[in-house]
Amino acid sequence: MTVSPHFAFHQGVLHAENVPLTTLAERFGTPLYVYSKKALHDAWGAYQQAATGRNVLVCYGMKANSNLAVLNEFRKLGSGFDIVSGGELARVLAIGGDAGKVVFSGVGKQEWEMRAALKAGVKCFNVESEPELERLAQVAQDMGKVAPVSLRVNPDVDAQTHPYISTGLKENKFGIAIEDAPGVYQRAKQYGSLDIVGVDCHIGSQITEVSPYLDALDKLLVLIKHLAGLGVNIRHLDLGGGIGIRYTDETPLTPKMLLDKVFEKLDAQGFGHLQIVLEPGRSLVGNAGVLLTRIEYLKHTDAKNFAIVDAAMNDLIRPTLYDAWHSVEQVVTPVGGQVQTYDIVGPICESGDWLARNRSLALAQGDVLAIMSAGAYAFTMASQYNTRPRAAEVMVDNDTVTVVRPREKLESLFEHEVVLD
Ligand SMILES: Cc1ncc(COP(=O)(O)O)c(C=O)c1O
Ligand SMILES: N[C@@H](CCCC[NH3+])C(=O)O
Repeated sequence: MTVSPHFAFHQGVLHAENVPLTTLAERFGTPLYVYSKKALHDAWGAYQQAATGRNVLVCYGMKANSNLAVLNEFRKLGSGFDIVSGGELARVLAIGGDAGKVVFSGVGKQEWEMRAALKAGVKCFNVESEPELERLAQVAQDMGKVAPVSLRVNPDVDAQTHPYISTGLKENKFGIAIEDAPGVYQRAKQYGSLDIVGVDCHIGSQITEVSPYLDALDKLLVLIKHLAGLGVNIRHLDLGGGIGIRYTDETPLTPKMLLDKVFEKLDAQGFGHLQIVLEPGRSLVGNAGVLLTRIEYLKHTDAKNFAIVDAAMNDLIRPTLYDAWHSVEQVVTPVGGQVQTYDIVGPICESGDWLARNRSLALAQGDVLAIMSAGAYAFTMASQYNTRPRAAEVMVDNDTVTVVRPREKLESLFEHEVVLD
């Protein structure tokens, strides 16, 4: 993404909604994550519009951005949540979220997490292996509860995305191989403490084409028909796999493109009654955020030009982890200045500490840059490496700004550590 309706230039200055990013950098310092509330609402609106008249539950994949203010916007809009840990469940409960709209995914659910989810009353557990099924049945039985269960089926479909974020291939750790699923469902049926409610799959992230979803859906519908013959009746189908966003020049599918095709298939095959659950993360928040950073130094070597900024891989790991592209905008459009090719790098002592490479920009020391598309998998993947406090997060709503998480204080980074005599 370069600029969007929510992050646009007015008189040479990049704004978040109606607030100049220069003002935010001055007022709150850098690095700084800036979110647009309207962008969150508009992204949600695209799903809501696509689902009109159909039985669809959108469970926000909160791993993308789990700030309570972000979660609460989606809660108010009617979203459910896709969680992958007891910690994420605690966040949902902290904002008064409805556990009945929570699906619990993840390959490594621990007993305490199962207990917490059963106590809260989640919509379902997306079970990813037989040992997990057994553990869940036992935990539920011990608590005198019945656990609602979907099996996360691995459909062996290529989502045509980065290998690190593809999840629905045989070699990925996720889910139960589709050919094994009927047997596991039959086992699940035998437990009085389990209630089979659905079928789940998740094929990957940053998906830009509709075809991988349809390939997965075809396989799941064959499975659901087969299960009906075994007396296992499914109430919902969770079609996980994240719609991609525009980082540069991608033209990803839209929620409407996806849901129109999905319902066409479901109706044609007599499955129009099934509830569809979606678990979007990135497409709801990715382009609703930017990361502001200030240039500390420009450094010119024989080999390269570096812009050394105050944000680093600990604030945004995606470039170095996935070789991901994030657009870089100068918050104030430069007048004149020499355009040169720069690597934008952070202060961390790793050669992999870069945010962008080979960008043609006319930079000056002290300039503020906006690393675009930083609403998803930026803060949630941030660390404190090199004893760097995690940056503050602010939410812009029209011309109002709220700090939704203050910058961490240095002392808080080591306040629980113990010095031995
Ligand atoms: C189980 C599950 N649900 C939801 C998501 C969110 O996906 P995305 O951010 O691609 O929409 C992911 C991440 O890929 C996931 O693994
Ligand atoms: N964290 C990844 C996506 C993984 C999604 C979780 N299954 C990213 O930044 O693109």
